[in-house]
Amino acid sequence: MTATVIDGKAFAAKVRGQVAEHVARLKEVHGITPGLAVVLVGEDPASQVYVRSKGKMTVEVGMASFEHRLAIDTSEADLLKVVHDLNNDPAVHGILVQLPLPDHLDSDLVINAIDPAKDVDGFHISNVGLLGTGQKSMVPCTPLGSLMMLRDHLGSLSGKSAVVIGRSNIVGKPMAQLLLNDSCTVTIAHSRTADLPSVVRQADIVVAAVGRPQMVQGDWIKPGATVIDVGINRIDAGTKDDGSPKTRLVGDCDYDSCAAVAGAITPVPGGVGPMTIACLLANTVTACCRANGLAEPEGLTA
Ligand SMILES: NC(=O)C1=CN([C@@H]2O[C@H](COP(=O)(O)OP(=O)(O)OC[C@H]3O[C@@H](n4cnc5c(N)ncnc54)[C@H](OP(=O)(O)O)[C@@H]3O)[C@@H](O)[C@H]2O)C=CC1
Ligand SMILES: Nc1nc(=O)c2c([nH]1)NC[C@@H]1CN(c3ccc(C(=O)N[C@@H](CCC(=O)O)C(=O)O)cc3)C=[N+]21
Ligand SMILES: [Mg+2]
Repeated sequence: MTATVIDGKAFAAKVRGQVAEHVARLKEVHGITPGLAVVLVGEDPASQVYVRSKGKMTVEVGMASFEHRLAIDTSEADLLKVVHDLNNDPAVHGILVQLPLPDHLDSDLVINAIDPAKDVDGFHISNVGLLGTGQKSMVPCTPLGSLMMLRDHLGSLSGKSAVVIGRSNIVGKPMAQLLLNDSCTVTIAHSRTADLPSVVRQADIVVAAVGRPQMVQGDWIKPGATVIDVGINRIDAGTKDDGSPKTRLVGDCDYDSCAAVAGAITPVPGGVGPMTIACLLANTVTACCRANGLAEPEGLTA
């Protein structure tokens, strides 16, 4: 069997098209332009890539993009001041503080200082609690994008067995919560899980969010399973013609061996990554509609 490749890049373009339509209507009918602010502290290279393409796509869908690039030694008080100002800025409907933050900053404190209504990452404790109790919330972008692809490919997820590898607050835990809300039977695996391959082998749905390049092997995958590879890992790939080092992006799954067994799989790049950004834009429109008491876009929330 060769897996169907789930084209996250194309899916994300479609989602951004829907977002752009909503933005156009908000402007025309209501005179409102949704705005997204991204705060980046320091110069984490992975974050920079993400912030760049995010800013470009925010403008492409017709929204206002605000970027706050702060020095790596920014104090907690100064960062909190930036967050408070954005909370109080009526042109800003979504706020994202890029993670990881430098070690001297308490990321829980900073994230929980964001107005939950503007927390388009869905990381604020209020949004985590709302999601966990099945109430309307802002849903984390990477899990939301992954869920959209799963529903699109499989239809109903009800009764399926899902294994999420990774238990971070930003990917693994909210992903498991969303799958549970869709009535999957959910297992969360992590670094202490005993015999991970046989746990993964039970799953109709595998979501890999580990941060270990190409860790998940094809012989861990139940034939026909749907594999969502969240991992973004930059690895060495020899040298360029001029002798300088070359790198490439790989996921947490060993793509070739997994694709030989799975029913469907997301590639890296071109899978979950583009969907994450599309969902960030979708969440910003949703936040803007809620802030103005307007009907929310359909199909763009969980
Ligand atoms: N595509 C996208 O848009 C995004 C991609 N990512 C990528 O997703 C991946 C995960 O990110 P994130 O959740 O932030 O990572 P974290 O490092 O926060 O969490 C990784 C998780 O994987 C678990 N883990 C580590 N090693 C193993 C192992 N050998 N076996 C089983 N479990 C293991 C850890 O377990 P334990 O808790 O026990 O330590 C932890 O729960 C990364 O590659 C990241 O770059 C992240 C965000 C967005
Ligand atoms: N507060 C916060 N929210 C986040 O959502 C967040 C964050 N911090 N910190 C960093 C991680 C990482 N992340 C990515 C999103 C998109 C791609 C993406 O679009 N990747 C492209 C490839 C890009 C390339 O070529 O390098 C792809 O997979 O096709 C990657 C990584 C969001 N994150
Ligand atoms: Mg992390």
